Amino acid sequence: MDLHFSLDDVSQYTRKLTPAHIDYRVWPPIPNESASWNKAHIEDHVDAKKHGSSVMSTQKISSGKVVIQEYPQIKHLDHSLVFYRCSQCFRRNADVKCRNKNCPWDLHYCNKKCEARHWSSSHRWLCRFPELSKYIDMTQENFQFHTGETPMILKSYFISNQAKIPSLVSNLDKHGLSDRKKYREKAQMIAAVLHLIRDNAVNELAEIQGQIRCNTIAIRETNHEWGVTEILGKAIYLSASKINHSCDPNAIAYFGKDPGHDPCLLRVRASRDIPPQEQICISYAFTAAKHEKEARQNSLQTLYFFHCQCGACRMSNEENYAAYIYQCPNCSKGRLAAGQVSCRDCKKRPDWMKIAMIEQKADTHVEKGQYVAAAKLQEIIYHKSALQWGEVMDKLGERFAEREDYEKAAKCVMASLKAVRDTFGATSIETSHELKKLSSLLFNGQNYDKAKSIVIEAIRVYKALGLDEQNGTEYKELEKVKKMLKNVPDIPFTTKI
Ligand SMILES: C[S@@+](CC[C@H](N)C(=O)[O-])C[C@H]1O[C@@H](n2cnc3c(N)ncnc32)[C@H](O)[C@@H]1O
Repeated sequence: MDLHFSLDDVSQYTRKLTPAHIDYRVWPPIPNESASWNKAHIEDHVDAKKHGSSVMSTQKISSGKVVIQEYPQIKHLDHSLVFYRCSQCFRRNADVKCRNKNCPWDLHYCNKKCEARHWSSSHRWLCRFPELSKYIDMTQENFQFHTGETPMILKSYFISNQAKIPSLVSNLDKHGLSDRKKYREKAQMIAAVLHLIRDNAVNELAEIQGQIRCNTIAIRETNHEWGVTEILGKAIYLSASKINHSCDPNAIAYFGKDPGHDPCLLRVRASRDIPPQEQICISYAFTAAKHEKEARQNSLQTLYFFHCQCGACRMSNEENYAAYIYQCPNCSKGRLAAGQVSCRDCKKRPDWMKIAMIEQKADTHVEKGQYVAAAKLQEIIYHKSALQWGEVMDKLGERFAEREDYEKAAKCVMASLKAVRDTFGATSIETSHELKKLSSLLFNGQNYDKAKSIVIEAIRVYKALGLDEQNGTEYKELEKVKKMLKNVPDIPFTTKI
């Protein structure tokens, strides 16, 4: 739907507004106690290479340790959830309504305390503008997701004392012309409805939309029983927003699931050991090992308006170990990156035409779900650490598991575990998934000895990454398997994996 708006549309509302409707002081100053850093701090740079501000470690941070936990300064529950979730804390079972019986926003809360907090922090003011709520659904889905709905813009505008949000980048000059036009149209609409007569109001409201787009984090919740992740809403975390992106990150951001958890509490954990004075980075979208440099850079440019200059992107393919996915067809020892002129081990030239043909055939088999045929071809060209090989092995493992052939399934998942571990590291989310899968296959296949060591390793990785809190249900399953394995008598085991 088009966002087109004309001032005539809102004149009926502006007529009835007077300054008495508008009390800008309703918003409290931005709280700065909502974030707590651990062994890390924000550094402001003018140095372009460091991409503006960044977050640096002050001491060694061990893998799995929390670097920051932060509550959002600005948040907004997704419009589709207003009947089921509390608009203040985003928890379920919200049956208390807004004190204003005619509230145009149809908001619900889990209790009166949440209602009161939401009311005093922003809603008592927004509640007076039914005309703004009607613009929520007028945005295009995509556009709406990135910019946030009108309340998100308004909360940002007023919380920051009617200018841009302090110290957050907007990269506005890099947003496309049509996007900038939409920001202005929306800014004009808001300024007209609210009767904002300050000269700069439209510019500021447009800039804020750029800031929201570059800094908003989607608050997610995973239902482990159903295996689905739901986006609850959007939020801005003023401190965590200072963490830059890397395609080869050393930290991960997540929303905790500890008992009585606050769904909006963001945590960032080290995903590997970080030495002092190293920049802490998360991945906004892509992981180097999984996507080609060009694809990553294009997406980051389109979604977040910057040209990625992280370590992985600055490396050429020749330097990027993860790009060495092929196995030399001449000596079967050397690892090759696509198009590499000669093998470093045997010095011979690989036949890239032939490799490309085999790869294309293998891809066709993968598309058709013919994984055995794909694996036979991939085995000729790929190194056993290549993710492409690992993914096909994983699919084959699934097929064997469906047929309850756990021995073969485990063998395949062992192969995919190797590829994933070599690519993403021994302590990574990806490796944790493979370990979890493998432990149940080994258990089901009664390979108890091997299952024991894999379960212990899985528990280590889960704990190191904080997945014991985040994926509580999965973690409990691992603990349960470990307990059961303790009680298994030493059964002589014959199958070798
Ligand atoms: C969420 S902010 C991160 C903090 C930001 N550096 C600052 O000064 O506030 C995201 C912005 O930082 C910059 N940035 C983050 N990671 C980057 C990277 N890998 N390469 C280049 N610029 C990056 C981009 O301008 C991006 O839009």
